[in-house]
Parts: sequence; C-alpha cells; structure tokens
Amino acid sequence: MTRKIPQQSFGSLRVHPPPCLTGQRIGVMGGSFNPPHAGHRIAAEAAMKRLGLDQLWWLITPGNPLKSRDGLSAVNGRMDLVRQFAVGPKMKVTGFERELGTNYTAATLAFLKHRHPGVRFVWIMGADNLASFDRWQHWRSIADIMPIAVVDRPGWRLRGLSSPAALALSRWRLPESEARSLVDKKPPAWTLLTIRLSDLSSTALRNAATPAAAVTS
Ligand SMILES: Nc1ncnc2c1ncn2[C@@H]1O[C@H](COP(=O)(O)OP(=O)(O)OP(=O)(O)O)[C@@H](O)[C@H]1O
Ligand SMILES: O=C(O)c1ccc[n+]([C@@H]2O[C@H](COP(=O)([O-])O)[C@@H](O)[C@H]2O)c1
Repeated sequence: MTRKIPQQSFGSLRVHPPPCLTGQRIGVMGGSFNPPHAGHRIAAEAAMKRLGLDQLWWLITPGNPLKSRDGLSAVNGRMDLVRQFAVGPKMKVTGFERELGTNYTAATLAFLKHRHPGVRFVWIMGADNLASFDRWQHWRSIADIMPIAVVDRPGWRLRGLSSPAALALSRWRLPESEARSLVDKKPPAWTLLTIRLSDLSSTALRNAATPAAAVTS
C-alpha cells in the first residue's frame, strides 16, 4: 500500500538529522511550534517515558502544509524557542526538513528510514492531528513507514479516534498498556497515549500576544 515518495534528496550530505545509533528508540515529534508551550513539553516527556525512548527529536517544520504561513516565524527562531522546552540530554531540536527541502511528513519519514534503517523510529503527534490525518499527503504510507504514537489532547480524543484515518487503521491499533513495545512493531502500528491534559495551544498564545486593535485594524 506504500505510495511512491520522491527520493531525490535521500543521499544528500547536506541533510543533518541529530546523531543516532543503530538500535536506538527515537521519537520524532514534528511541529510548527509557533510558539512552543508547556503542552508540547508534557507530550514529549510522556512519550519519552511511556515509549521507552532513547531520544526524542523536536522537528521544527518549515510550514505545516495544511496551515497558513501567515505569521509563521523562521525555523531558526522557532528552534531557539523550542530549546527552552526541550530539556535534558535525550531531547534534540532539529530543523532538517528545511535542508531536505520538504514539509511533507511522508518524505521526511521515508528519508529517515532510508538514512538510518537500523534505528527504531516512532512518529509522535497530537490527537488533533489524528483527526485530520487522512488529509495529509500519502498518509497511508506514513503509517506504513513507522509506528505512530498519538498523544491525547483536550477535546480531540474522540474526534481523533472516530476520524477516517483512525477507522481505516483501527486493526493496527495497539492497546495503550503495550505502548512500550510500539517501536518494535512492524508498521502499521499505533497507539493513543493518555497523558496529563494541557489545554495550551500556540494559537491561544499568539492571540494573547496580539493586541485586539492590531487584529481588527
Ligand atoms: N496541549 C497539547 N497537548 C497535546 N499535544 C499537543 C498540544 N499542543 C500541541 N500538541 C501536539 O504537538 C505537536 C505540535 O503542535 P503545534 O506546534 O501545532 O502546536 P499547537 O498548539 O497545536 O499550534 P496551533 O494552535 O498553532 O495549531 C502536534 O502534533 C500537536 O498535535
Ligand atoms: O505531510 C503532510 O501532509 C502534513 C500535514 C499536516 C501536518 N504535517 C506535519 O505534522 C506535524 C505537526 O504539525 P503542527 O502544525 O500540528 O504542529 C508537523 O511536522 C507538520 O509538518 C504534515
């Protein structure tokens, strides 16, 4: 079921994901992080613990393909802000999609598996993204490339679990009690992690930082 994904940049020496070792368990949490907030850190820490990860990469996107880029600050600036939340030696902040020349997750994950075939990667996203996953480019291929951990988010659990993608992938859903074995599963494989809920969002933070007069004028 894997769709064809462009591989022209796969050998590029200009693309530098964080260093990693064969056999390591690495979570990749892609995001706009415009700006990052404590909800992201709660999700990252919970995923690291529950999935038994050796590393967790905060992957700063050049721009979510489904979101407007209006008001999106540069990758470097967002990386600097994310470093304040990505605490501890196991968390890495990277913007390698920019060098790869893509903002499509299917291409990014195919690149990672090609570059590091012996690393056990897992894609991490919030339940809001599960709800819209069927609109992502090559979403079925993404599920074929690596396991997926979905982290709970207020108001999104049921919408995520009843979404077209969740229903299509339902037979490959792992009970949450088996989350630690997720990275060892042959994809498709996914689970939903119940985590400490945070209703923080970047949209709310951006709105709070923008005076009403500036929005309406
Ligand atoms: N409060 C939260 N709880 C759980 N997961 C979250 C939370 N906020 C964001 N995420 C997840 O973290 C990843 C990065 O999120 P993102 O940078 O888009 O933040 P956001 O708050 O959703 O932004 P925006 O409001 O601009 O859409 C996404 O997979 C998203 O689902
Ligand atoms: O590949 C896609 O079509 C696609 C569509 C929507 C979102 N994504 C990715 O999902 C990640 C989370 O995005 P966001 O904006 O919710 O933080 C980020 O890495 C995006 O590039 C990817």
